[in-house]
Order: sequence, then structure tokens, then C-alpha cells
Amino acid sequence: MKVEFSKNREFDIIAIGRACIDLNATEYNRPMEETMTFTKYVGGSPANIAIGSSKLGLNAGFIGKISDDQHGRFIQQYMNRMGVDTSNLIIDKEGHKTGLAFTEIKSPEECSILMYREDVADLYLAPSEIRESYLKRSSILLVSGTALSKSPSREAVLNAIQLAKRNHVLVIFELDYRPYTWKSREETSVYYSLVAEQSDVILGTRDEYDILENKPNGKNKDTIQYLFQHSPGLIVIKQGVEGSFAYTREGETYKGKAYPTEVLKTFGAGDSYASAFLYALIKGKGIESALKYGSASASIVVSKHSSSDAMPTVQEIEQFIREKESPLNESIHVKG
Ligand SMILES: Nc1ncnc2c1ncn2[C@@H]1O[C@H](COP(=O)(O)OP(=O)(O)O)[C@@H](O)[C@H]1O
Ligand SMILES: O=C(O)C[C@@H](O)[C@H](O)C(=O)COP(=O)(O)O
Repeated sequence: MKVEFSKNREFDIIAIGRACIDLNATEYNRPMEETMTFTKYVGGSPANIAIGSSKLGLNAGFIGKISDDQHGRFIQQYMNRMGVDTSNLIIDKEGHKTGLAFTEIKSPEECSILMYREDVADLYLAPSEIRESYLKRSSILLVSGTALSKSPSREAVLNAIQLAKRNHVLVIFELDYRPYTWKSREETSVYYSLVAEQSDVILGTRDEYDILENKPNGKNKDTIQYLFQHSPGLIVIKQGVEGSFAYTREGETYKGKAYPTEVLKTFGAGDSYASAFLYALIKGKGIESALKYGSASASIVVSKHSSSDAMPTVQEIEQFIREKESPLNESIHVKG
């Protein structure tokens, strides 16, 4: 199966949702209570994906709302430097603040994120602020699930999806579930399924599909049976170090393995995976290669300190895959 994109559009991808700030613990292997220093990066899943895509050479744009202060300006300036178009990044005029994510790196396996998201600017993006003239310049609209958690951002995203579909822009839904931004499981499931049913491609972890379906311990075969009755043509289900699966409406199943690495922290995997997976799809490399690009990119990012700043280039990803797939490496790995 080949995913078809509208050709000759100025942007390969426009992401919609939050652009925030990550404050990543500079001291490793200790709890947040004892962490004294943090390094500042641009964060927020859809912003990370736009930055990652741009670093891979795609033309990326972003729709969102940022605070009218030093943090907002830091985000806009960084995204511009990374080549992301911020012409539709709106500056909040009502005093709302930028979301902050403090990360705790207790050990490579035990990381957590403490988010400050009270009254954040990104959730005040309004439906009237979505421009059809901007959206229709892109092949892809990437939607982040967290942007559905509150009005008016929820309606802004629903409006963007409607306009995207009207203009043959492929809708890609990255589930990006953050429990603390939602009121209840039922509410989450209502909006997640509403958007999933209209999307062309969905990316998420097994746990996130359980949230979408509002039932625990779901099975991939039930998930795809449900979603293929609707719009999606490609469904990706990620399972951490176990790797990931891609399913097509035509009945194909692809399994992608995770590439072992020296892990520094676990967050950032999903966003780097999404950028590189989509890059490979856009470049027509096929689903099998897209799974490799996604896994390689994630493996590179979990070995580094940030999510956005650590996004790899195409050369880094391709070199990484060559090394990991070489017979020499396999034999070393098996013996080790
Ligand atoms: N510890 C790890 N080492 C190497 N690759 C990893 C690791 N964790 C995740 N990955 C890669 O990142 C992908 C996405 O990770 P996952 O944890 O499932 O998503 P998310 O970060 O969205 O929760 C996985 O399919 C895998 O390829
Ligand atoms: O999405 C956020 O608001 C925080 C991110 O910037 C952070 O780097 C992160 O959690 C990324 O994790 P991922 O979803 O596993 O890629």
C-alpha cells in the first residue's frame, strides 16, 4: 500500500497544537526534589514533530498560540531558526502563559514529566484563527490529541480537520495522550474516536489506543477492525522497546523493531519517531522503511538530552540504520 499525498504543495506538513517549553533535568539519576538545574528547550509534541520534520529537510509549518512574553518569543525564534514557518503561530493577547514541562530523569528506565498547564495559551487557539488559505498549501495536517482536551482549541482543531479534508490535505492523528489535560476517560474517548474516524493515518502507543477505545488491554486486531470501518488507511501502533506495528486497510501488517541503544531518558521517542516515519512516507520509501526511519530516529533521541534539539538529520538516521543492520553488528549483538 502506498500513502498518496497531494503533490506540489508548498508545505509537506503543517502541525497544529501546542508549542511549549521543556525544562529537562541536567542532573541525571535523581528525583525532581533533588534536581537543582534544568536546561531549556522548545517542547510540545506537535512542535517537536514540526521541528523534527524540518530538520529532515521537509517544509514544515505550525498552527498554534503562544504567550506574549519572553517564553513565547523564545519558542517563535527557535522554530524560525529551525526552518519551521511560524506565520500562523498566533500571539495570545489575553495574558495566557506558555506551558512548561519539567522532566525528571531518575534512571534511563524511570523518567517522568511534571507539566504546568493551567490556563495555557495553546488551548486558547480559536476556530476563527484557522486559515483555510494556509492549510491548503500543505500535503499533511498533523493533529495532536492533547489539543482536543479543551475548548476553544478543540473546536479550532475540528475546524482545521474539516478544512483539511475539503482541500485534500492528508489528516494524520498523533494520539499524544496526556492524562492530566483531560476531565474523564469518557470525554477523551469521545473526542479521540471522533477525530480518529476522520483521519487518514493514526500514530499512537498501544495504551493510547486503549484510551481512544475506552477499554483496557485492547488487542491490535480489534482496534484495526474498528478503525478500518472509517477513514484511516494506515494505523501505527507503537509498543516501546518491543517495536511497532503498521497495519494497512488492504490487510498488510508490518513489524518494526526498536534499535537498542544507550538510553539517557525515555521521552522524546514518540515525536522523533513520528517525524522520521512521516518523512519516509512522504519521500515514497514505503512502510517497511518508514518503520525503520521512525525507530532509528527515536533510538537516536532517547540517547540524547532533549526532544526537539536532538532531532536527527537524514544522514544521521541513514548512517544509524546502516550500522544497526550490518551483519557485523548483528553478530556482535548476538554474541554479546
Ligand atoms: N528504550 C528505547 N530504546 C530504543 N528505542 C526506543 C526505546 N523506547 C522507544 N523506542 C522507539 O521509539 C518508538 C516509540 O516509542 P513509544 O515509547 O512506544 O512511544 P511514545 O514515546 O510515544 O510513548 C518505539 O516503537 C521504538 O522504536
Ligand atoms: O509534549 C510535551 O509537551 C512534552 C515534550 O516536549 C517532551 O519532550 C515529551 O514528553 C516528548 O515525549 P514523546 O511524546 O515521548 O515524544
